Amino acid sequence: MSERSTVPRERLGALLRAMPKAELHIHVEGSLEPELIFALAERNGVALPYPSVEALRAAYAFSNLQSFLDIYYAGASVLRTEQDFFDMAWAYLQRAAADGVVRAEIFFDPQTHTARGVPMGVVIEGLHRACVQAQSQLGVSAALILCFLRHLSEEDALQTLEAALPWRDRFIGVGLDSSELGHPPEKFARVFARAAELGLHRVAHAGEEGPPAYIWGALDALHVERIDHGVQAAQDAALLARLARDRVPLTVCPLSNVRLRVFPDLAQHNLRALLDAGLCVTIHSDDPAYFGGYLLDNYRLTFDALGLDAGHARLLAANSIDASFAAPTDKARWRAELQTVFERMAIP
Ligand code: HPA
Ligand SMILES: [Zn+2]
Repeated sequence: MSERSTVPRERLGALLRAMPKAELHIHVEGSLEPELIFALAERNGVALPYPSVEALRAAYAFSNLQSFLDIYYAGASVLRTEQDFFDMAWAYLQRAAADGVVRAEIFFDPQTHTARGVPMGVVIEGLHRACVQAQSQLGVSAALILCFLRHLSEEDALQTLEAALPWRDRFIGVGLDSSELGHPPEKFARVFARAAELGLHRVAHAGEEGPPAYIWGALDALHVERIDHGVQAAQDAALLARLARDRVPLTVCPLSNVRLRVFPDLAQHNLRALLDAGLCVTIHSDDPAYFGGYLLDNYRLTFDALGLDAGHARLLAANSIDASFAAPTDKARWRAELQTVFERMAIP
């Protein structure tokens, strides 16, 4: 067992759980555990191409982003009713609360569901009800971010945004996810401009598998406020300088990056190098049911693999709060709670 310079390993683990943290990169469809997939398939009379929970889980051996997405969209096909969307989001929020999450900004992919005939209102109302209950029963502040699937057309994204407008007060922003290579951010410039007109926050996946040019494109063509993943920025010194200067957060998902073979293992992840370059890096879970861990697993395993210490813990938790779209009063309260946790645990 290794000892950190200031804090033993067990206390560091307890600190990582106790710290108030914001989860800013979580696809709610990626929180669908195999057990819930099977339960919903049975409830809805949906046939699955896997005989058992174990067989489904055994299929979670991915070689890249696309090999994961194929299985992820198949899993989401069991979602049919408002209650299904509620159950999925509520299961995630309970796990997040247990990990010390005080704020969750949750991605959802409406096109995955509306293309199957599920009405937009069913998706949004089910997820929203879980967010409301998270505040009242768990003390977790939860909000939704509507993501466009980048393998589909911009026209489809524009229609999706318009179709969601009757629920405009139920989501705080838009994002861009799905297959990255071959679908540069510029393809979605008009729909992101429309989102900006509507007063929505804007984020985009960029530089997960794609080149630094896609991160430049997300900044300059989509005017995003955060980059999801962004780890490929390390290849471009001018881009690192831009991200540091403008304090653009990178929502990094270490376990996802290893499972999708962006890095061969956690010890070779560049999260520490990105922090050392002065970037506003945060840690998140991406698709926790598929990638082997929720938020606290991502923190603990990354801290172990990279030898991070209590100073990094404070910085990463503070970054996550600062990078969130929560109200300034909430952010100030969580920052004060973060300070209290360090004082209570007598960690300098
Ligand atoms: O990691 C991801 N990348 C892109 N799209 C996604 N949709 C769910 N997870 C991901
Ligand atoms: Zn993601």
